[in-house]
Amino acid sequence: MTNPIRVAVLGAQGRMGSEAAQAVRDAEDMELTAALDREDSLDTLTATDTEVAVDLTHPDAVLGNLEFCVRHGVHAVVGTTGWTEERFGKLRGWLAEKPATGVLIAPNFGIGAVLTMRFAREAARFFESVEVVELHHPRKADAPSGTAARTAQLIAEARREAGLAAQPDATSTQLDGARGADVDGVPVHAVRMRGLVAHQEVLFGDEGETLTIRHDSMNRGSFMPGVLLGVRRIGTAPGLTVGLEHFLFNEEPSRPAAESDGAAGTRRGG
Ligand SMILES: NC(=O)C1=CN([C@@H]2O[C@H](COP(=O)(O)OP(=O)(O)OC[C@H]3O[C@@H](n4cnc5c(N)ncnc54)[C@H](O)[C@@H]3O)[C@@H](O)[C@H]2O)C=CC1
Ligand SMILES: O=C(O)C1=N[C@H](C(=O)O)C[C@H](O)C1
Repeated sequence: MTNPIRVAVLGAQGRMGSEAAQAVRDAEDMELTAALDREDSLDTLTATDTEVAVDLTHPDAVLGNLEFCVRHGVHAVVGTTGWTEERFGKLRGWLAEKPATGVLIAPNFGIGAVLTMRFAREAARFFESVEVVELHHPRKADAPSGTAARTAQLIAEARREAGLAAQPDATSTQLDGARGADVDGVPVHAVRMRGLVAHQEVLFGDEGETLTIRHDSMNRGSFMPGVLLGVRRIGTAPGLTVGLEHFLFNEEPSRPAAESDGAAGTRRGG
């Protein structure tokens, strides 16, 4: 039998982190080396020979955690949200210096959510109008959700590739926020409500018809198969991978030129 993957969870006292730590404990091919939270030292990662760190912390904490992980050659599987181009730039810079290290940023670990993004990208070129509505529990720190932002970006890319014009919208007066956040030309609306976990609808419309793609995570167990898939695959995926779909569908992620020339390590396929 091969040695178990040595995995630490960051944010282990949180809603997601506590589930992830249990999922790692329960996985026969993994060993939980550390369950760290806010007050704990990241030096534990190196002291315990951790191979993969799972980050489920907070947008304010994730970048510092990743800087430590990458500099120490610890692969990372990241569910924490709040990613911007500037943040990706920093991460790519650290990875360029540690080309054997892999980082997966997964806006959503739910298989159904990954499929929602895939289906939405596929549908995007056929509809003049599209809006995204995400619905979450009221303790969520960021809005819109990372999943909704990523979904909107994928839709916008597909619209651009298809040469679609801007969406029709005659709004000329509005209360602030009434038309949602503009993510790359796609309106994204965020609902926060007790009783919810994580939900998203992508609404498409054209002459005489609409299409709604909806995904619901009823509990955080829904994210665990995706977390474990990320942990199993990241050790052989150097560089930056954005989106679990690359592991789920065995796809090579597209990379900016600076990465595809090997500066941050190019990836094997599946
Ligand atoms: N990609 C995905 O599928 C999912 C991603 N998320 C994201 O994961 C993140 C965490 O979500 P929840 O578990 O709901 O939040 P939470 O607030 O329940 O848990 C976060 C935990 O991180 C800890 N923490 C904060 N700073 C830390 C640091 N520097 N080092 C170690 N631990 C630290 C907090 O003390 C807390 O225990 C959020 O960004 C959320 O959007 C949540 C669900 C699914
Ligand atoms: O905070 C959450 O709960 C979730 N966060 C992720 C996001 O922002 O997309 C994933 C999922 O929606 C749950």
